[in-house]
Amino acid sequence: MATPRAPLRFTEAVSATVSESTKSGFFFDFDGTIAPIMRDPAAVLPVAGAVERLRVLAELVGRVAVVSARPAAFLRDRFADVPHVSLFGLYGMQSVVDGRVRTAAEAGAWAPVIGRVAADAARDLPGEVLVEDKALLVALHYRAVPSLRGAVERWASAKAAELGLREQYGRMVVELRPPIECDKGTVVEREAETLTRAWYFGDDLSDGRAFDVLRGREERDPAFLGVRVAVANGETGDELARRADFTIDAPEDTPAMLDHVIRAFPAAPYAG
Ligand SMILES: O=P(O)(O)OC[C@H]1O[C@H](O[C@H]2O[C@H](CO)[C@@H](O)[C@H](O)[C@H]2O)[C@H](O)[C@@H](O)[C@@H]1O
Repeated sequence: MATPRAPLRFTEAVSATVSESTKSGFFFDFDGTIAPIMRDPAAVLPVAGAVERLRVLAELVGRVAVVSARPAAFLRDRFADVPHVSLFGLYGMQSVVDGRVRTAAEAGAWAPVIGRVAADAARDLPGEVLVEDKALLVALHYRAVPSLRGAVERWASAKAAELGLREQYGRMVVELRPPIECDKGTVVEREAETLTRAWYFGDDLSDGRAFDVLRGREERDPAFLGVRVAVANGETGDELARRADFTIDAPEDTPAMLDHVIRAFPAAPYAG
């Protein structure tokens, strides 16, 4: 049985990271973590200072990555200025390699099914539900009318059963995605394999998988330190926050927290 760890102190987490900088990594969810929550998903940009902090961190540690349910091309547009930040989109089904989007072959095979789901959703669901067709995944947003949640979830469950898709619940959204073994946890597990410290910042239910992976790695490897940071919000409930080492109140607070980390590095390029 794993021995419960004493609560991690922030200064402890930072100094452990500084002491093994090249084997440390920082992983970030996008929406709700380093970007604000807005009605229109297409209009969202990173919060002020986030891109700059990621750029600086990438000069100080072994790995910095964004791990998101957004398409990789969407991420590439927003992080074009930070080529040393790795980008993983659609829960890891896509990544950006040398500026080009790479899609897992098994995911690509589901594109026609997903296209059909997007068309069916636009036809069947009330017009207030925003159908976000992401080519390999469909997001059904009920933010405009939260009372439509039940109708959207029932429709998505029936469609998932009919077509063999997976459901992913999120902040006022249900997503239908291919049934392949790929999520934020699998991305972090693979990308943190050679690291001894890994931080994960997230706000939503799908980020729990990454938290789990860091916890599992710590239990198998006592030399490994996982640091879980939750961006608290009433929509996700407190489940993620309860499993986090540290909690912040809003995506706008992420850059300030990163400044505390960055300033601890003797080689930090700016005083914050
Ligand atoms: O993995 P993430 O980067 O956190 O992406 C999760 C979903 O984020 C977006 O939806 C959420 O943010 C929207 C914009 O603020 C908001 O309108 C929506 O209610 C949220 O659920 C994105 O649109 C989805 O495709 C992502 O799956």
